[in-house]
Amino acid sequence: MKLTTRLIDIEHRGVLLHSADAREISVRGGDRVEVKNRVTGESISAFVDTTASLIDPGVIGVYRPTQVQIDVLEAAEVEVRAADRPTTLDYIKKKMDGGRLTKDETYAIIKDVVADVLSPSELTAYIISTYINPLDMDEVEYLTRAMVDTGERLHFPSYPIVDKHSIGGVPGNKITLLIVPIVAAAGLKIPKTSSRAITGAGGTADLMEVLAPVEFSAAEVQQMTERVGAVIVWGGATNIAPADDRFITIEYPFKIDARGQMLASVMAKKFAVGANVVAIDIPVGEHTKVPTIEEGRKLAREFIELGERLGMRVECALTYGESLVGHTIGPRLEVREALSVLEGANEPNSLIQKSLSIAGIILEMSGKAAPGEGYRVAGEILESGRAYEKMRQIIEVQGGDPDVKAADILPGQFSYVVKAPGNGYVIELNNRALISIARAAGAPQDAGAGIFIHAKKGTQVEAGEPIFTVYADRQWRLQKALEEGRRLMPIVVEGMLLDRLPGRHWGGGGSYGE
Ligand SMILES: O=P(O)(O)OC[C@H]1O[C@H](OP(=O)(O)O)[C@H](O)[C@@H]1O
Ligand SMILES: O=c1cc[nH]c(=O)[nH]1
Repeated sequence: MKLTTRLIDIEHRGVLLHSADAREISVRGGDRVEVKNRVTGESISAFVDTTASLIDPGVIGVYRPTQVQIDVLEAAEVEVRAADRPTTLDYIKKKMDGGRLTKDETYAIIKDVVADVLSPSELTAYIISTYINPLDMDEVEYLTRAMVDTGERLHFPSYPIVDKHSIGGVPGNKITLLIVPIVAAAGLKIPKTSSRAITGAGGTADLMEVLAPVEFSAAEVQQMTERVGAVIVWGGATNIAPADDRFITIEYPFKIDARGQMLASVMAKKFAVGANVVAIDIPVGEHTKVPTIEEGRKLAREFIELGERLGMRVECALTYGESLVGHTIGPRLEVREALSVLEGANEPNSLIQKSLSIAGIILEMSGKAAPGEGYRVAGEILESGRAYEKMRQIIEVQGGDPDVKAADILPGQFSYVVKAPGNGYVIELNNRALISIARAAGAPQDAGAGIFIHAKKGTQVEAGEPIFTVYADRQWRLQKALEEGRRLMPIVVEGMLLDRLPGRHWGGGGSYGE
C-alpha cells in the first residue's frame, strides 16, 4: 500500500497508521510493517501504532528513529506492507523451552537487539528465558563475543590495559571512584566503562555523573584514557558492547541480574576496551546476588574460565556483602563519601579497605607491586594524595569541575531521621530493603536521594539514637520512601518491637514517621 509520510517527533522505532489502513494491510498495533522508501528503494521494519483520529487514512506517521533509518522527508511516498516475523523469535522460544542456543543463533539475537528489531516484550522474553534457563559456558562465550562484535572496540598501542568490575548487588559500592584513580596514579591505563544501576540505587555511571559528564563515544574514551590514564564513563553511551544497556534497561525494574547475562555483560565490556588484566569484585552475603561463599567461588571460576577463553588474565575477589560499603547509598551521598576519602579522610574503613584490596590486586597482577605488597602500595598512593590528583584529572578531562570538594556535594533537601526504638544491637540490616527505600526516595535518577546509615550491623544503640537518615530531592518522594521503610523494616534492633496490630479503636505507633 502506498502512503504519504507525516514526520512525528517521537523517540521510538515505529510508525503510526490509521486503523483503516492497518486493517487493509492486515496488521494490528504492536505488529511490524516493512516501510520502503520509494526514492532510494531502501526498506526497514518498524513497529505499528494505530489511531482512528490523529492522522487521516492514506497518511503514515513516521517516528524520528524510523525517519533517520529510512531517510524520508515530510509528504514523501512510501510503500508499506506487513513485515515478516523475525526468525530470532524462534531462537528465544527455544531458550524459553530450556534449549541451548548455538553460536549463530546467539549472534542473530544480539544483532537484532542492537538493530532494535526486537520489541521491549520480546527482549524481556529473551532476558527472562536466560534467567530461568541459565546459559552454559559455551553460550556465555558466544554471547560475550556477539556483544563485543556488534559494537566498537578500543585498541591501545601498549599493554597492560587493566580494568576492574563489580558484579554489584551490595549497596553503597562506590569503590570504583577510588580504585580507578589509585591504579591510574600508579601509571596504568584503565578505560573504565560502567553501567547505571541494575539491582541497586546508584551504579557507578550514576555516581560519576555527579562529578562530570559520562556520555562519550568510544573514540573519546580512548583519547581521554591516553591523555590522563583513566576515565569513568557510562558504557551505554559508548557503542562499546551496545546490547548491554538494552539488557540492563529490562533488568532494572525487576532488580534481577541473570547469571550468564551478567558474566557476558561484565566481560564483554572488559574485552571490548582491550583489557588484558582484570579484577572482578564478587560481593557475597545473604541479601546480595551471591548468597554463599561456595556460590561465590563457582562464579569466580566461571569468570576466570571466560577470561581464559577470551585471552584475559582475571582474578576475582570475594568481598563482604552482608552490609553496605561505607555509610551511604545514592549518587550524591556516595560521591561525597568517596571524594572525602580521596581528599584524605581516614574512614569509612569498609570503603577504604575494600578499595585498597582490589586496587592492590590490580597492582600486583600488572607488576606495579610485588606479590603481597599491592594493598600497601595502593594505600601509599591514596595517602600521598596522588590518587586525589589523578581523580581531579579524570574529572577535568571528562568536562567536570576538578576543584569540586566533598563538602560541596549536598544530599537532597528533604530528610527524615529514623531512630532506634529501644536499646540494643543492630542485628539486621537488609541490603535489598535499603535499596528499595533509596529507590523509592528517587535514587538514582534524583541524585540527592539516598540513605545515610549511622548505625551499621553490630552497632550498639540506645533508644532515640539515629539509625539512618533518608534523603530526597522532593517531599513526596520522601513520603514514599518512609512508606517503603515501614513496609520493609530494613533494620532490626535486638529486642525491638517489630509491629503492633491495633484493635479497631486504637492507633498504632512505629519508629518511622513519628
Ligand atoms: O546496581 P547493581 O546491580 O548493584 O550493580 C551495578 C553496578 O556494578 C558495577 O559497578 P562497576 O562498573 O564495577 O563500578 C556496574 O557497572 C554498576 O555500576
Ligand atoms: O556491568 C554489570 C555489572 C553487573 N551485572 C551486569 O549485568 N553488568
